[in-house]
Amino acid sequence: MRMAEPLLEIRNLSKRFEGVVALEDIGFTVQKGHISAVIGPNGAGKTTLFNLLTGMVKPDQGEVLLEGRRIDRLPAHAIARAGITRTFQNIEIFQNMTVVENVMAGRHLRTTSGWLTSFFSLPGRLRDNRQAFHRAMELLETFELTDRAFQPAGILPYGLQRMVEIARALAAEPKLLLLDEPMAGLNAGESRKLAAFMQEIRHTGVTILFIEHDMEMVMETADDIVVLDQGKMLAQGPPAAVQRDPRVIAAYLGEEVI
Ligand SMILES: Nc1ncnc2c1ncn2[C@@H]1O[C@H](COP(=O)(O)OP(=O)(O)OP(=O)(O)O)[C@@H](O)[C@H]1O
Repeated sequence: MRMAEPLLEIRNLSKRFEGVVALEDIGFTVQKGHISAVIGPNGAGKTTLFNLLTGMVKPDQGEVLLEGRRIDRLPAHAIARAGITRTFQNIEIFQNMTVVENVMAGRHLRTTSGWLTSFFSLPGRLRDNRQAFHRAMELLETFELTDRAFQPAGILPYGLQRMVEIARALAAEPKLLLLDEPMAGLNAGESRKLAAFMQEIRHTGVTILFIEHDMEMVMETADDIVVLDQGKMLAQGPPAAVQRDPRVIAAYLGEEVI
């Protein structure tokens, strides 16, 4: 039988900020088609990990491979093109643009026309725009936002703005979607809905890695959990195993989950 293929491989990844060790010798893999969670106490290095994976910050040491290809030295836009997009802890959308324009903005990574083509060939640009619009509307349908498409994104309630941000990250057609605390600020109903959307996204072939503090959601949603503590890897495994791991209990979960 063929072994499950890793989409992402992280090897010996380290990062310091002026003497502060943010990550030290991190190594784990993310399997294709999985929903994997990164958990850990404040300051564990979770956001730094996402910044390294997306090229916003460069590692001091280590390697990141996407489908076997090194991406850790690529600039952020090239990593996005290679197939990793993200959302942020604090929602970052264009408040004054409409919902559909926000999602289309995520698509522009994928459009075939470079600036030269755009300049000389209006038909190419129009075709790209039509495709981007069509795809954006499809994504809005997935997130039940069709009736909000032409409203300014800034007037949407917080929970819906989060969905717009995720739709925008998906518009670039990533292989790996990184969500930084997607449930933060959502009520219980919205969190459940997002968990269901995450399952739908996974079924379209997009692998998900998400940072989350809401342990109930992590236990329900993740196939696999990576635990960080003070920049170090504590454990990786399926939720039930991680929950029982004495190092994890001692360092982090404590009586919250057990
Ligand atoms: N740009 C930076 N400059 C200096 N120190 C930084 C920088 N970014 C992160 N750090 C430090 O690196 C460590 C890890 O921070 P990081 O934000 O990655 O943790 P986290 O697990 O995401 O925390 P939280 O759950 O609070 O978001 C912390 O000690 C933090 O202060």
